[in-house]
This record gives sequence, C-alpha cells and structure tokens, in this order.
Amino acid sequence: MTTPFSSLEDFVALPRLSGLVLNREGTRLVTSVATLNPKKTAYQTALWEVDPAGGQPARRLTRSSEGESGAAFLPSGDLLFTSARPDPDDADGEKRPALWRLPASGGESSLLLTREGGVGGVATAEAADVVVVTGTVLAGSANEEDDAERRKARKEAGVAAVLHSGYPVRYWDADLGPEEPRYFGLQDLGEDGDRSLADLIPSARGGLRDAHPVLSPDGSALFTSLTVPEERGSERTVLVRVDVATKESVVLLDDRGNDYAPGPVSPDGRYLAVIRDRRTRADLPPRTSLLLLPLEGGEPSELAGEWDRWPSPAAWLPDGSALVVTADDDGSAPVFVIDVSTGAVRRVTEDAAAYTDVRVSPDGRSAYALRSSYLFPPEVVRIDLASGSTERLPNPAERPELPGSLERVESAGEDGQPVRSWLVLPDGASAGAPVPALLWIHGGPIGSWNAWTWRWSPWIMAARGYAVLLPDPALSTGYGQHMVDRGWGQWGGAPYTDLMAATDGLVARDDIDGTRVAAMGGSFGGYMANWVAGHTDRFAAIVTHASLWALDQFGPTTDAAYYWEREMTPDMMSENSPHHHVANISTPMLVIHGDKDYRVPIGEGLRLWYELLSASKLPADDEGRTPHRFLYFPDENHWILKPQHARIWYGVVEAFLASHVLGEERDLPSELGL
Ligand SMILES: CC(=O)N[C@@H](C)C(=O)N[C@@H](C)C(=O)N[C@@H](C)C(=O)O
Repeated sequence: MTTPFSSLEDFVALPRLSGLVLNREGTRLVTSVATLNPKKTAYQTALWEVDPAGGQPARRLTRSSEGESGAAFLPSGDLLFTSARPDPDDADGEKRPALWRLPASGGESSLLLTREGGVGGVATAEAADVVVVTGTVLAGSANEEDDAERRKARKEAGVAAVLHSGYPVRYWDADLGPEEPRYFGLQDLGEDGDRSLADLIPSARGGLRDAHPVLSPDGSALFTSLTVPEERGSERTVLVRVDVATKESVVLLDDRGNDYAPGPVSPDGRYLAVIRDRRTRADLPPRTSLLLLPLEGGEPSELAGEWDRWPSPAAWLPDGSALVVTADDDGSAPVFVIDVSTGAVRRVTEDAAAYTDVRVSPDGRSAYALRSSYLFPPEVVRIDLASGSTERLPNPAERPELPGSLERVESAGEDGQPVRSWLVLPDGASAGAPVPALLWIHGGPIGSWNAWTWRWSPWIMAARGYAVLLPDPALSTGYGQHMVDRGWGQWGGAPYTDLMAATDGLVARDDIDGTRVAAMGGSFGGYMANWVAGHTDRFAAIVTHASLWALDQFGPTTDAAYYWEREMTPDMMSENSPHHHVANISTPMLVIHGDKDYRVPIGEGLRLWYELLSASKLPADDEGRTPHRFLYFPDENHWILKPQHARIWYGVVEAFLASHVLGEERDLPSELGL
C-alpha cells in the first residue's frame, strides 16, 4: 500500500482545501486549494471550480505564483478574489494584495482595485452589486492619498516603531499598529468606474481586528462586530450596523456581560442571526448562544436556548423558515437545521464528520459544504437537506490512503462522566502484536478533536507504528455545558483526571503496549503536557509545544491578558501552574516553541527549558548533557507554518519518541546541521 503519511515530503505536499462559495443560481462552487511552491518552502493557493451537480471534474480557475484567495461571487456570476499577482499595467510596481475580477463569461481576470494598504478580504451582497473590501490604513491617515504618503515616508525612513496608548499591542503573530483594519465600500464596479473608496467605519480604531463584514441581501446594510476598549486593559465586542450608502452606524447590541458577532441576514432582510458569547468570570464559564435580532426594531430572542450545544449559524433556508447551523457534537460537527418559529432542532448529517462553509442552494433542497474527519481532509460535498444523505462531489484532490484505522472509544472520568476519544490504530495492531501509543491533548482548551488537522496528523505517527489517542476531556465542546463547567478554572483538576482515565482505558487494551506510551500537546495541550509531567511518571516521554508553563507570567504577557484574567483568580493560577511542580519531573521532555508566538509568548518556552535543566529530576549534568531537548523556531509563531519546518517538527518528534518510547535511535533531519 502507498500512503503519503510514510514520507514527510509526500505529506506536506498533499493539497489542502479551504473556503467554499456558491453563485446566486447555485450552479458554480469555488474553493481554494493550497499546494507547495516549486521550492517547497511555502504554500500557494489557487481557486478551483467544483460542479454542484457532480457531473464534471473539478477545474483550476486561477494560476499565479502569488496565489489567489478570498473568492466571492457578484450577482452577475463574476468572481472576485484577492491576489498579489503583478498588475499587467504596472509590471515594476510593488506586489501587494489587490482585488481582481474573473468574468462569468470566461476570459482573463482583470484588476479591479489596488491600494497602498492592500486588500485583505472581500464581501459581496447576494442580490446587489455592492462590494465591501477589508484593508488597513495608518492610524493618522486622512484619506487614501495621505495613507500612501505616510506609508512611503515610514518605509523610506526604515521606521518600524509603534507608539501605543491602548491594549492589546500584539495579536497571535501580528504586531498591531499603526495600521488599523477598515471596511471600504466600493462604489462603482463598471469597466471604467470610479474606484473611490468609502471608509465605512472611520472611527473603528483597532476594533475590526477580528471581525468579518456581513452584508444584507440587498447590500444596503453591513453588520459587524466591533471591539471596543474598556478600563484596565479590557475590551468587549459589540454588534454594529452600518448604512452602506450614508455610512451612518448604529450599535445594535452592547452590554458588559456578552460579546456579539453577526451571523447571516434572513432572505427578507428582517432578521439577523447573532452569536452571543457570555463573558466569563472565575465562577462563570463560557456559554455560546444563538439570537435572532429583528432589524425593524424589538428585542433579540434566543433561538433553541434549550439545546445543550453551541451553534454556529451558517445560512438561512431561502424561505426564511429555518437557520442552517453547525455545532460540535460528540467528536464531530454535523449540520443541523433550526426552525425559527419553534426553535426545534433537527440533525441533518449523520456521519461522524465536521462541516464548515455551509452554502444553501437557491431551491433550499441542498447544501454544499467542506467536510472533514480524522479519516479524510476537507472535501466538497453536497448534502440533501431533507434526508441528510451526502455525496462527495468530484474534488480537486483525492482522499489520501491511510495507514491504519479509526475507532471511537470511551472511559469514565472520576465523577463518572463519559470521556470520549478517537483512537487511531496503525495497520497490524493486534493482541498478538501490541503497539506503542501516544496520548495527544488538544488546545483551546475550549475545543474538540473533531476535524482533520494538518498541524498534528495522527496518521504520520500511525505510519511509524504508533496508536494515537485523541481524547476530549473536561472543557471540550460537543458534550454539553456541564462538560465545560466541570473543568472551568481548574485545569489541573477534571481535565487532567479525564485524560488519565482515557489513558487507563488505552493501556488496558490488548492491542496497545502499555509500557511504551508518551504524551504530547500543543498550546493549552502543551500546558496540560507540562502538568502531566509534574504529576505522573507513567509516560516514557513528553512533547510540549507552544506551552503555558508559569501562569502568573503567561497571564500578563500573552496578547489577550484580560481573557485569561477572567478565568482564574491569582490563587487559582498559582494552584494550576505547572512550574510549581518542576522538581517532580522525571520524564524526558521535548520542548518546542516559535519565537513569533504572541499567544503563548516565547518566555514560557525559555523558562520551561531553563527550569527543566536546572530544577527537574533530570537536570543537565556537569558536562551539560540532558535527555530533554528544545526545538526552537526563530521565525515561526503559535503554529509551524512553513512546510520545511513542519517536516523538521515531525522528524524531531519522531526521533525523540523513538529514542525514549521504542529505545531506538533515529537520524535527525540533516537540515538541523547537527
Ligand atoms: C483568547 C485566547 O487565548 N483564546 C484561546 C482559544 C487560545 O488562544 N488558547 C491557546 C492557548 C490555545 O490553546 N490555542 C489552541 C487553539 C491551539 O491549538 O493553538
């Protein structure tokens, strides 16, 4: 059997689909496909068309070394997208993301809009030629010309400094300021049209950093979340409507107990679906709910409030009778339909898969979506909304061959709570040939192992003979509010004991060799790997990626300090901080961290490394030797994004595990230069 998971080169070269848009008539689907560039040092994306009827093979629509993304259809069927490909009329110009149009009638793409601050994304109205693009401006700019001049002056002077008066100053891997994101209404799309841009929320400051514009079907109104500062470095997210013609903006929902974000507008323009996220406190866990906001006036009402899941609204049925949503549910994320008059919830898709980017056909009978699971990466499917049956459409890529099988397993937590996991088993695992195993701990911690991920592929390890357990412990989504509540603010409690219960179930299996088991986790999963290291010696090795180590230090230095301050009091942080238990650590640890990680800053990795060498039970000896290792990426962030670095990541992890779990030595990737 040939599986791409045996070779890291083949694995990083697998095509990766993301995003899906449907034209107004429901006759064209477009998705984005990322593939390796010729040097194999970056991914480049191209747009592909998929036939909704399933009759035609997928075909590539765009081709440039700079790639294309952000596809959006105009009502005419023309396709808009963003790309930093060269402007044919300005071959020497600087490459920056611009807005392009591919005509429905065929032919070449043409450049629609270029601006000094680039074009980040595009939103179109369903039934009107209204386009809103996102892009940045320098905070002090008066207009586009002024912005261009200020950028030029800053660049020519070689100045990167930013003067802040507010919070935050960084976000994930981006330094914030003096650029601020804005929404621009594009006035005239005709061939020779005036491309003047209307800054729709000029007072937004940094508040659109994490926002997406949603347009009403007739294009008259734009809805967005807007993050507004609060006292003491905190912030909240309010819901805003902007009149696209007059630029008049109105705050629709704003209170200190919740954050709000817009979902889709009903086909008749009368209701807005709204996502409400409860603001947390140390004694109040998160809760996500769905609201219907009447746009002609009146109070919002909660939809399906009795349903013990956290819905994410995707689309309305064309007759406005129901909302199509997805929600995490027992290790998957199916499609559901919620009747808006009764709140009744009906599960549509029955398979154990995760659905995203759901688009509904104009007749309301079908939906199209990206679907993935641990058995296959994202692929385009058609869903029959009445029966729930799904059909995989002819896709830009085939499913990769897997080197093993997948099972759903369950253990009981200390309080009797079922703890559910996916278990990846390598080919050949049996009672007669038990295999070594890995416990993988997910991040968040509010999340679930329920969809394919390119970052942590269990099949890479299965191809090397390991079973991989993917448990959803306390704080995971898809198991009801109680599952979140029982872990809130006490990470070293139920989340840890649930993971140990799942591990007990794993090692009790006769196809698993319980003497050869390691634990691994990233981000919050790395926090937990560190906690595991200080509380048990049952694992042969531990891999901790982008991990939280000293919570008193992490809290104020992460990019969103207020978020963490709302979960734990200083006493709770101290009680749950792994660094207090360094003296108990007797397991070899592989620490991995990227220097540009602003979510879990590098200080966590540096301090963990030093304290492992100086204070664990396996300190560096008098010649500096230690079983611990530190894999440091100076130019990566919270994730390892460059394909060559992903290969190194898997290669070093594999060698470390082979040494400590299997007792075998492996060559390290030669590019490490060791
Ligand atoms: C504001 C905030 O911190 N949100 C959390 C979702 C978060 O970023 N948590 C990280 C520590 C984390 O665990 N991230 C996960 C999603 C990951 O796998 O990287």
